[in-house]
Amino acid sequence: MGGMALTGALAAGTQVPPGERVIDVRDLRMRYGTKDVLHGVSFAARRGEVLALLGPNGAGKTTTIEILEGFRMRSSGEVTVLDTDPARAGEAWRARVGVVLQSWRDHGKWRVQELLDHLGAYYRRYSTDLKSRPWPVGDLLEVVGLSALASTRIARLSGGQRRRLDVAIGIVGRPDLLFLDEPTVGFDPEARREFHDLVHRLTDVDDTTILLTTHDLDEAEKLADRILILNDGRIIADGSADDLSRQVAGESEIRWTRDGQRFVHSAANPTPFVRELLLQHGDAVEDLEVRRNSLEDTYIRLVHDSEGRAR
Ligand SMILES: Nc1ncnc2c1ncn2[C@@H]1O[C@H](COP(=O)(O)OP(=O)(O)OP(=O)(O)O)[C@@H](O)[C@H]1O
Repeated sequence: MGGMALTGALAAGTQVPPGERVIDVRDLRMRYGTKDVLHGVSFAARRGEVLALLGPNGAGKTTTIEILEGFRMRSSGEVTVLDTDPARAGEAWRARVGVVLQSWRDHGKWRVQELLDHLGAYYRRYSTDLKSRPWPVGDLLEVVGLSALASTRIARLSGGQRRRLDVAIGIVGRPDLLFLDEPTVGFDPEARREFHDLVHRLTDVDDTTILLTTHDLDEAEKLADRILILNDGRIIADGSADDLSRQVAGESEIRWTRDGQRFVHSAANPTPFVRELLLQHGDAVEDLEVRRNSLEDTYIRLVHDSEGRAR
């Protein structure tokens, strides 16, 4: 491993100065019965940052998020979210934290705008001079792309439309921190792109800090300022997609065609290879493509390497 590996409590959130930490997790441990599922997780997030938490099934992502949301008691470790321990936080804290839960199926008879008006009213008392709460429902519908469905009954929404409503419910109180657990599952490509735009708008306009989990690495790469990879209850990588890609000794893939034939070659440093290729074959080289490690390649390598070390 190179010097980039930031694992364990020593490197906890080294990039984020203490005063700016919206999330600060140190040596978090969780045990269910006799089974340890988090083995000393440490990380931090700063205001306005989008963090993607990645990891294989069962890695401990949902457990981590539920602890940060205050829905689950940890076994040990220090957790501070918006300057408060979520295990002891009250209503005022909760009003500043947005959670996108999976579909509000129990409210099928409600109309979209009606439900948002109803839920939004709760947040009014938590308005501050800097932030009026809730979001005006008209603006909110606009932002999540549900304006045309404002008076539709929830039971009539498609799967993707419901997910957008879930997101609207999660942000109606204009949270300072938003948790998104696999937010775009079931979205069509257009809805997904609109959702990505929405996330960017939230961080631009409201400086909202966002922690999301996803299995969609393309989504993580598009949205996240920083990526955390959790494997078997441990953080095995923490950095931007570029940082992570540099962390694995990557090979680039060079593809081209010549005389109608496809060629593929891997090289750690593609420049001399491509220079030589063009010197030899000149204009006969067509459709030349050089592809660096994708986040998916990097992710698979990092998870695989960490499992190799654990064994
Ligand atoms: N209430 C519980 N009681 C006992 N074990 C649990 C409980 N909840 C989760 N686990 C176990 O803890 C481990 C981590 O689960 P968790 O749901 O946090 O993983 P995850 O990374 O969110 O997975 P996925 O990607 O599949 O959603 C798993 O081995 C799971 O079986």
